[in-house]
Parts: sequence; structure tokens; C-alpha cells
Amino acid sequence: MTENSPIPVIAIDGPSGAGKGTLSRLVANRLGYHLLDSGALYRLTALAAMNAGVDLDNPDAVAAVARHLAVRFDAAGEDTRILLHEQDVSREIRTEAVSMNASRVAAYPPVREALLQRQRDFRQAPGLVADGRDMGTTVFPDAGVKIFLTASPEARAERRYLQLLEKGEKVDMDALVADIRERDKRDSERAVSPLKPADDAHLVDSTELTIEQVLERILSYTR
Ligand SMILES: Nc1ncnc2c1ncn2[C@@H]1O[C@H](COP(=O)(O)OP(=O)(O)O)[C@@H](O)[C@H]1O
Ligand SMILES: Nc1ccn([C@@H]2O[C@H](COP(=O)(O)OP(=O)(O)O)[C@@H](O)[C@H]2O)c(=O)n1
Repeated sequence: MTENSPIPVIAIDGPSGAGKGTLSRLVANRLGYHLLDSGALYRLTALAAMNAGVDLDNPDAVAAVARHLAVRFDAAGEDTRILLHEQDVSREIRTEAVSMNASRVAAYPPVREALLQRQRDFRQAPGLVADGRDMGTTVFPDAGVKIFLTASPEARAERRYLQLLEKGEKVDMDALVADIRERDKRDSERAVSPLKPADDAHLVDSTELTIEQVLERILSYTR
């Protein structure tokens, strides 16, 4: 597909634990592109609403929070520190409670609308790698390269388990699998921007691939 903007975008969408965050960072580093972690914006919205005591069942109230998010992504070596009102919440936004609430508020149309332009503003020269659920379908439909990255639910739960263990967090495998299933279902069934591959996306199933193999596959589509 031709791009309306001269600044190239590589859209990487897919379900939780497919490897989007990891691969997006690697691709961005390799190409010297900027990175958009769109999931972090939904996580930050959920966290800010929770902190402010906003009713999470009220889409308009949560959308107001999304519109006024005081967020800063601070590149710090390998990692990016995520600051909400100048407070480092990089770890806090990855907790199970925030994950679940992020997927809840992400189903609200006014919340998605509130975050749309903020996401598009990340499109800066020389290019952008955008990680999420609807990068190739809604946010950057004109992206030159679209990847839909998947893996079996078991592989994704196993990866998440190892990731949390490494971070020293307590994890219950059964709860993790249930959580992944619930989020997959909500992300896929919501009316606005559901999780589904763009018509022109390359499907990459990473279940049996190493991170390096997935990276090579994605880079091959960008050449
Ligand atoms: N192909 C792969 N094989 C094994 N582990 C992987 C692979 N891709 C990603 N991982 C690991 O799985 C975990 C989840 O990956 P992440 O990038 O956070 O997924 P997502 O952003 O899609 O939720 C990370 O610990 C990552 O290192
Ligand atoms: N573009 C996006 C990105 C995330 N999300 C939502 O935000 C939640 C957190 O996204 P994430 O990418 O950080 O989650 P993981 O894939 O890392 O588990 C997801 O469960 C989705 O419900 C979305 O709706 N649209």
C-alpha cells in the first residue's frame, strides 16, 4: 500500500505475549526508527483513572483522563522509562490489575478517540515502529509494512510466566492463562478497533521461532 505521509511506519499488531514489544524495539533499533508502545497509553489511562478514583465503568470520565494524560517516554539505554506526572510508573503499569483495567477501558470508543492523535504524533522522521492491536487497521492504515504477530495461547502464557518470574514477581500460571484468554476475547470482540489482522498484513506465527528468527522475518518484509 502506498503511504500518504512520507514518513514510513512499520505496524506490529497481535495478542498479548506474541512478542510485539520485544520485536518492535529490536526493529526500531536496527532501523534507527522511533517506537510507539500504544499499549502503554491504554495502561497509563487505566492507572491514572484508578489513581484519581475515576469510575472505570464511565467511558466519558475515563476518556477525559486519557485526553489529559501527562505522560513522557524517556529513553534510558535499553529501556524506556515511562513517566506519569513525572513519576516513574514503568513497573506499575505492567501489574495484572492495570493490565486488566487497560483492556477494559480500551473497549470504550471515546477513550480510543482521545488517544488517536497522540499516537499519530509519534510518526516522526526517519520512521516509526508502532506496537499494538490496531496500528495497521485504524491508527496507521497507510503503514507501508504491517505485521500481525501471533503465537499459541500456551506459548504466550509461558513467555509471560518467565518474564514475570525474571522480574521477581509472584505468578500463578493458571491465573495467567485465564487472564490472557479473557484479554484476547475482549480485545477481539470489542466493537471498535478489534484485534484482527489488516487485510494487507503479513501473518507471522512465532510459536516455533526464536526472537532472532522473528526479527529476520520482519526485516525481510521491510527490504
Ligand atoms: N519468539 C520468541 N520466543 C521466545 N520468547 C519470546 C519470543 N518472542 C518474545 N518472547 C518473550 O516473550 C515475552 C513477551 O514478549 P513481549 O514482547 O512483551 O510481548 P507482547 O508485547 O506481544 O505482549 C518476553 O519475555 C519476550 O522476551
Ligand atoms: N493499540 C492498542 C494497544 C493496546 N490495547 C489494549 O491495551 C492493553 C495493554 O496492551 P499491551 O500491548 O501493553 O499489552 P501486552 O500485549 O503487552 O499484554 C491490551 O490488552 C489491549 O486491550 C489496545 O486496545 N489497542
